Amino acid sequence: MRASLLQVAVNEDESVDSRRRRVAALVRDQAGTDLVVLPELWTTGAFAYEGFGTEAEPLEGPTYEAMAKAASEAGVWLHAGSVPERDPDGTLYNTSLVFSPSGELAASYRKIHRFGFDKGEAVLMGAGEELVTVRLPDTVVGVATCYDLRFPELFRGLVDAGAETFVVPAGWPERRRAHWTLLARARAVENQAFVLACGTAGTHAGVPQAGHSVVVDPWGEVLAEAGPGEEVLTVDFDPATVAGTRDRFPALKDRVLGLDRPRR
Ligand SMILES: NC(=O)CCC(=O)C(=O)O
Repeated sequence: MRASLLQVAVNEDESVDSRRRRVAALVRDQAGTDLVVLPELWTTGAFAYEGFGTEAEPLEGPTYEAMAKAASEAGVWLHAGSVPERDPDGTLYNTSLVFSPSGELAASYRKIHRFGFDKGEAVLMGAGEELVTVRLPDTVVGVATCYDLRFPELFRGLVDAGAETFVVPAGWPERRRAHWTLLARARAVENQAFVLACGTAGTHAGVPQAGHSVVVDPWGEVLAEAGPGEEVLTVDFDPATVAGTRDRFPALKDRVLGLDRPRR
């Protein structure tokens, strides 16, 4: 299976419309790839909080339209990263969109763990409540977004739902880059799954982005890693490795369930 992670540069000197057109063209260029992945909130920037409200879209808004078309023109599965979604009730969500090669929406995922503690996304957006997996022809994808990477129980939930490959769009800052790579490898090793983690490049809202998108195999080995700038990171991987690893080293079978809750 071939995946291409589009590590888009999100800078303020480019308008959202122009970036959307540029990214659609980049997606179209990936014809022949099985799965294309975009980062978190690449229209606005994950730290450009003012843009969340001004650029928020209904689910089937301009980014949805452009990405559905690009997926079908390229004939690829497309995890289109996330957009600031405005629900009809007015609540904003950080929502990921996954399209099939015919441009149909295969899944959407509202980010569960919002980043910012007492500001930013954590106060401006609502929290998703549902785990989401998507069945591709060769693997079952579990979706998570950026800060979710710090919460292993979410990934265990995705494994229980059948996930073999995690796709994690992000807008991770350079100042915590060491955590990004470490957490991507940890989620791969502990769940014996592939991790495709796609971040942004550039600087927005004064926050330099880490780049360094990474693909990790179920043994924790880094198969490919991007540099700091805009880049298309293409990797070939064999999803059957997941079953092989889980059979040969069956640590997941030794789980003791319920330890995440106090026992009496
Ligand atoms: N957009 C995010 O979720 C940022 C997460 C982050 O910076 C971190 O976990 O560190």
